[in-house]
Amino acid sequence: MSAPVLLIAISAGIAVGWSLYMYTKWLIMKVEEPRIDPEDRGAEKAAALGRMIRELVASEARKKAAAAEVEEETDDDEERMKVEMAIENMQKEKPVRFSSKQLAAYTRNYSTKLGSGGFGEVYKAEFPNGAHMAVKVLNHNTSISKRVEEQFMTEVSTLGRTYHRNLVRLYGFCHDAKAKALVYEYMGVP
Ligand SMILES: Nc1ncnc2c1ncn2[C@@H]1O[C@H](COP(=O)(O)OP(=O)(O)OP(=O)(O)O)[C@@H](O)[C@H]1O
Repeated sequence: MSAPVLLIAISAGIAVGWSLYMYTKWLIMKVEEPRIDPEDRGAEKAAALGRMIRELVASEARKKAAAAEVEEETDDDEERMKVEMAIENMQKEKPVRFSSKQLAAYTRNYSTKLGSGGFGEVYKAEFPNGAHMAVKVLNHNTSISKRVEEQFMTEVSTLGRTYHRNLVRLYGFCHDAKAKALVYEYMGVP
C-alpha cells in the first residue's frame, strides 16, 4: 500500500472511531438524562386530584355545617314559637290539666267547701299565683260514673273554649286515678 493511501485509510479510521465514540457518548448521556418517570407524573396527578377532592369534601362539609347551624337556629326559633303558642293557648283557650296532688295542695286538702251540686262537691282553692278557684270534684258513685264522666268530658271540651261574661270560666281539669275534677274561676267573695 502506498503512503498516501495508508494516510487516507488511517484518517478515515480515526474519523469513524471518533464518530463512534461521540455517538456512544451521546447515547450514554441520553440514557442518563434525568427524565420524568411517567409513574411519578401519575402519582403527581393522583396527589393533585386527591387534594382537589379533599378540598371539595372539606368545602361541602363547611357548607353543610353552616346550613345545619342555620337550621338549628330555625328549629330553636320554631320550638320557642311552639312553646309560646302552647302557653298562650293554655292561658287563653284550653283548660289546663292538673294532677290530683296539685289540686289537693291548692284546696289545702279540700278544707273549704263552697257547696255541692249534682256532680259532686265544690271546694275553694288558692293557686300559687294567689288566684282563687272553685274545684268541683266529681262523685265516684259507680251507677252514675259513666254519665258523669261523659258530661265531664263535654264540659272540658266545650266550656274550656267558651268565653262569655255571664258564663263561669273553666280554667282546668284533673283526670287521674285519684280524682276527677273541674277547676272554675271563683265566683264568690274572695
Ligand atoms: N265557680 C264557683 N265559685 C264559687 N262557688 C261556686 C262555684 N261553682 C259552684 N259553686 C258553689 O258550689 C255550689 C254547687 O255548685 P254546682 O255547680 O256543683 O251545683 P249546681 O249549680 O246545682 O249545678 P249542677 O247540679 O249542674 O252541678 C253552688 O251552689 C255554689 O255555692
